[in-house]
Amino acid sequence: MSAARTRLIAALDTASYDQASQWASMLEGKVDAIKLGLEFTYACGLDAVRTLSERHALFLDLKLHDIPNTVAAGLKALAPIRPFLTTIHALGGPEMIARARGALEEAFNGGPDRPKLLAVTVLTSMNEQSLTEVGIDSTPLEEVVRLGKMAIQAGADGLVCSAHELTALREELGHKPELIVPGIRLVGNNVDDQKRVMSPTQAAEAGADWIVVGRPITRAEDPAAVAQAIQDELKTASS
Ligand SMILES: O=c1ccn([C@@H]2O[C@H](COP(=O)(O)O)[C@@H](O)[C@H]2O)c(=O)[nH]1
Repeated sequence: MSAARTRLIAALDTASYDQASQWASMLEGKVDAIKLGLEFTYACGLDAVRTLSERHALFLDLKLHDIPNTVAAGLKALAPIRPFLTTIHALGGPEMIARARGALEEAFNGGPDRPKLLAVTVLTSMNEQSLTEVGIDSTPLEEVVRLGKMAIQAGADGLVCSAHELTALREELGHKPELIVPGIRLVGNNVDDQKRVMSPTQAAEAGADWIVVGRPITRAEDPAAVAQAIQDELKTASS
């Protein structure tokens, strides 16, 4: 059983402001936060992101990956939106991660309300074969642990990983880093681009702080009912 309750983030991946806003309203009280990513931000713009962030706890998932100066400047520019979580790619390396953390500290004057910086380790859509295809000769587990240790040492507050790596990451890094887990699938609906998947219960029992669920909620006939069912599962797993 996990120590604290695992919380639920709904990924609102859409190019329509009205659709995202409707989902966010219908999921209010059923999810702990919403996540907006590349599709919504590129299609609707940062003003639309800001508007939703004024009404809902926001994880802004733009997965920045560039030279350290550019990533730091990008995060500074995003700071007024005040997400509580935001992402960079761990593969950007320790200097990029340290500069990113420094930029957030500076933008919030070192205060406690700054967004937590998450390093994306190995995308949950990748498996061992996908890693080989990009020239990485390790298993996803080895690569996630390697990148995760480096990223936390460099200043990340937490990691994005799959549920398969949670136990190993907790053994290496303890309970302090926030571990955020997408690639969550409910029984019978895992035929898509996600490769390293697990159920909400499995992720909660392995120690996820947050799970991120997109299509299983947004493509459901009744998104609020699915979100409630996931919350019930999480509550049982942590009781
Ligand atoms: O490794 C990663 C990092 C981020 N994501 C994001 O999470 C959601 C998952 O959505 P589903 O529809 O439940 O697959 C999506 O916004 C991804 O960009 C991820 O899946 N894996």
